[in-house]
Amino acid sequence: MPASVSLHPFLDKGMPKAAPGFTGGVLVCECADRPVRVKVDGDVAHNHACGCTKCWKPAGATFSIVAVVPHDKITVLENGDKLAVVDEAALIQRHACKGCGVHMYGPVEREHPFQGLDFIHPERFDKDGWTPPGFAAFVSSIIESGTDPADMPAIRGRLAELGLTPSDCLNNALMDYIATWTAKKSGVLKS
Ligand SMILES: N[C@@H](CCC(=O)N[C@@H](CSCO)C(=O)NCC(=O)O)C(=O)O
Ligand SMILES: [Zn+2]
Ligand SMILES: [Zn+2]
Repeated sequence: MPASVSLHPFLDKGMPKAAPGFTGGVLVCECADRPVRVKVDGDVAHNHACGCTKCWKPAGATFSIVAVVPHDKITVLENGDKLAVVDEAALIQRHACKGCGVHMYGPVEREHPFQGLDFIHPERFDKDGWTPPGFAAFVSSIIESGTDPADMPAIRGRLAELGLTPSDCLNNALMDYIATWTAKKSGVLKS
């Protein structure tokens, strides 16, 4: 991987360790003044590095770290007036801070296998202990934000070395979950 490419500060320098029994925490945006604070009850699921152009990334990062929690585990505690939806047409209704740009939570509200889940960025938790990412998704999409296609083999190699199996969509488990939901909806698969 070229030295100039930063995957993500936590992927480059080491991920905080999971704490057994992590019970959640408060996501805090980057604003020094009136930060948005969002409480999450419980740990995250399906945590992954995402290369898509839509997920929030810290400055200089090529990947986001993003995971899901059930929507009923999310409570906006403070300064929710600073939040606005980034793209009303998107599946994930990413609520971003208008001050600093951090995406605080992104519910899936429309009919979809992920309906009822919210996408969040666990690195914004006020404490460590959350389950770290287990795979890398939408890896080819980093080209859409400017990564040189020639760097892709090295980047995929580094992700694999970190134990984050690279995929150009989601991982097998989530893709199977989506396809199962779709097959049941169409009636191809009997529930
Ligand atoms: N090449 C596109 C891909 C964008 C995309 O489909 N992103 C996925 C993953 S986000 C977290 O895993 C997705 O499900 N998006 C739904 C949404 O954004 O509403 C790009 O890079 O833009
Ligand atoms: Zn902010
Ligand atoms: Zn994404």
